[in-house]
Amino acid sequence: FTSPKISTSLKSQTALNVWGDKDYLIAPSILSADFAMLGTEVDNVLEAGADVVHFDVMDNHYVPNLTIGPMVCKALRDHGVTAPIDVHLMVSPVDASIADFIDAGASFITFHPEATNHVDRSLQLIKAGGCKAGLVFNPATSLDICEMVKDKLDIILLMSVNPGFGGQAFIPATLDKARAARKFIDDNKLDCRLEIDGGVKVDNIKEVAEAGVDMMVAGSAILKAPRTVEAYKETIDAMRKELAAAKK
Ligand SMILES: O=C(CO)[C@H](O)[C@H](O)COP(=O)(O)O
Repeated sequence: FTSPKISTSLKSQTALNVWGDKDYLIAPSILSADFAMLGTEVDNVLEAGADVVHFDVMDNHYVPNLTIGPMVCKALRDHGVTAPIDVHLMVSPVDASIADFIDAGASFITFHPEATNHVDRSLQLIKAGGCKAGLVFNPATSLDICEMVKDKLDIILLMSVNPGFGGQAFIPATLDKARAARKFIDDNKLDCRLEIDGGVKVDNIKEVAEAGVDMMVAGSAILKAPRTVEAYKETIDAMRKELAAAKK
């Protein structure tokens, strides 16, 4: 095994200051963007108040869909995007993609533990590149592995749908899993964000927050017609209002 080379050219240049500043981070998934005008879509949703750009990478192997890779991440940086880019790898194997996305300007990189032979090594690669590192858990995947790598976890991402497509219905059992993950993070006093992805909308985001989640991915709920800053802002503001009302 040869460790993938990590370039330092773009290492950790991106703004990570949102990490500890905000109670909740809203991360629109660009899976629901109009890819024919991706730069504008990302500019608009950030102008509308989004904190993080959620970037779904699918390989048509680990998941049954094929999306975007490091060239598109780099293109967003070259376009002028300075917000954190949260790369969710739905690929197998993962290590080569980790190196590519570090070079492409990723800020956070998460992957599925089933998709790599060496979870600890993959987490180390991400952190060595100056990015926040996390594991992603499918609806049927246990959180047990977190105990073994808790010193390297900046993010636990819970899938509240089976990965592969936007626009699916939220799986309610994820709320119990979120409560368990929140307890694990708090009991171990980890500086770790709890992220959720799939089926998050204005009408369920408060319940998700009350289960302990503090980073919300939402694709189809935000990035939809008429695709204007005003429309995106209306949804994000409505989400923030719900979050403000969530009981801690
Ligand atoms: O990772 C994903 C699918 O694998 C997407 O980020 C997720 O499904 C978001 O889309 P939506 O909010 O429309 O459910």
